[in-house]
Amino acid sequence: MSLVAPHPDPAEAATAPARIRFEHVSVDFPTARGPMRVLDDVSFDIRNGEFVSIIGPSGCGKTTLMNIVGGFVQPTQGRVLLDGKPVVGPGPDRGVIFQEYGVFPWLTVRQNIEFGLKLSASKVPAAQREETVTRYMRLMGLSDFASHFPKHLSGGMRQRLAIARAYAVRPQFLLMDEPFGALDAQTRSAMQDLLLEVLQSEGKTVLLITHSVEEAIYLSSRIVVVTARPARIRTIIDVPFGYPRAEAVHEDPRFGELRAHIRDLVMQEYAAQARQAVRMSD
Ligand SMILES: Nc1ncnc2c1ncn2[C@@H]1O[C@H](COP(=O)(O)OP(=O)(O)OP(=O)(O)O)[C@@H](O)[C@H]1O
Repeated sequence: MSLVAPHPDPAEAATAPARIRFEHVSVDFPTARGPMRVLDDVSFDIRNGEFVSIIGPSGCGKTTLMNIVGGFVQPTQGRVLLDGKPVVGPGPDRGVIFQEYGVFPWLTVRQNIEFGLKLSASKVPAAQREETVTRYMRLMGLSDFASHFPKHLSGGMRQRLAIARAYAVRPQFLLMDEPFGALDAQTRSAMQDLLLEVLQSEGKTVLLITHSVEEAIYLSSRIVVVTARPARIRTIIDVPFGYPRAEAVHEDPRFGELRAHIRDLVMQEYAAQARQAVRMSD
């Protein structure tokens, strides 16, 4: 499997093969009032080396969308294909970072990062394992805490550990659900830049869920704006900046225009969600 860095030119990405394909995906969850539709007829492709962010109102179905790719939730209708094959369950090809602290409390920092590398599918030799663990502890500012257990770390450190664990196994796909949401602004910005660096050196296909319009624009090659629940695709926006990307992109007038446009769309969906809530309470 060749590793491809994010495409510098969005037009080039447009011709790359689909790695993740949503085909008419709908999900209903059972509730006391009957089935609740959370995703409705979602179809789109994420191509090789693309970085796609999903943005939409809280509770609309974004995590569910990611969980289908992760193999944790089965669609009620439609399917998700990974390299042409339907997803049947989780796998080491997909590194998943959840909103809060996906770490094992009974393992130390070092052991947590080492965990995935020891799984037979990764087949990482011991010396290389050691080097990788040391590298990610350093990158995440965790070197002094190698023997600490997660309960002795701050919330932000635990999240950095979760991120280190996911990056260390070098998955082809990164599935990230608000990975930086609980971090302070400075750490969040450092983590965004580190992610861009990792992608530049290793190349991955990324699906990111975020509530931050700025984060989505700064990191992504495309942004999928979804509607209030049930989540449908409202629009898909090509981000007009190539990679490598630097902080200066925030100052580009197109950044501001895009931010205003996407904020407007998301606010419209929050308004639709509020109208739905009023109708349901009538
Ligand atoms: N396994 C489940 N069973 C029943 N209902 C579920 C399940 N998972 C999620 N839901 C419901 O589906 C809806 C969408 O949830 P989801 O977590 O996908 O939304 P979200 O857009 O990621 O939310 P947020 O932005 O707040 O993280 C919510 O009402 C949630 O309570």
